[in-house]
Amino acid sequence: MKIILASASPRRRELLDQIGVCFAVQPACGEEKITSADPKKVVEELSAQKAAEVADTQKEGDWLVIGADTVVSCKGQILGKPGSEENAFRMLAMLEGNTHEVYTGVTLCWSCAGKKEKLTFAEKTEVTMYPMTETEILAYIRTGEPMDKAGAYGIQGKCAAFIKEISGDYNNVVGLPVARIYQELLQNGIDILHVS
Ligand SMILES: Cc1cn([C@H]2C[C@H](O)[C@@H](COP(=O)(O)OP(=O)(O)OP(=O)(O)O)O2)c(=O)[nH]c1=O
Repeated sequence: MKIILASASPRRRELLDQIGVCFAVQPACGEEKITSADPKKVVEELSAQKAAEVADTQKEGDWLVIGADTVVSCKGQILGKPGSEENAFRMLAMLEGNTHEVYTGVTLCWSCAGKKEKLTFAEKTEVTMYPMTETEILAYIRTGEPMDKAGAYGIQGKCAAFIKEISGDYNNVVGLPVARIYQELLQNGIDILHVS
């Protein structure tokens, strides 16, 4: 079975690599539109769009496409990538000293012996940050780390200095809940660690 990660995210690639999966990368390029106020729904829908776009280009044989999307949810607001340093500041000012949720939606589309299947789910992780001063926020933004990340921070990077507590799957925050993906596929008869 050919496994395809429908993502341009280097973090997602690293995580799938880390657990020993052999896969190809084919990023989806469709526009990401947030159409709901419910973060779980948003990431499920966006992951489904990404996976469907890449699944539609698959031809013969057995294949599995993995699409994912991550957002941060804080005080009723959904935070995606900041898009500007001003927005990054606003996001970090909202997150510092508080607890927020990180949602990653995953859609798995596969074709096995001519039969096509699809599965979508969202994994939630709670993250609590220590308070940050304005100077600390500005210095963190200057590292350039926030710009390509949901909620304007990377738990795996320099922002680790401000992470107080986490409840749930760490890898889910980084962008791909690999354990849940493995378990969900196993339940459907697919072992991505030992595919033939
Ligand atoms: C909260 C958080 C997010 N992120 C990243 C994971 C995702 O790559 C990114 C959220 O953007 P996404 O739109 O989910 O993904 P992407 O555009 O990077 O990649 P693609 O759509 O091609 O799959 O934020 C971190 O790396 N660390 C963190 O702590």
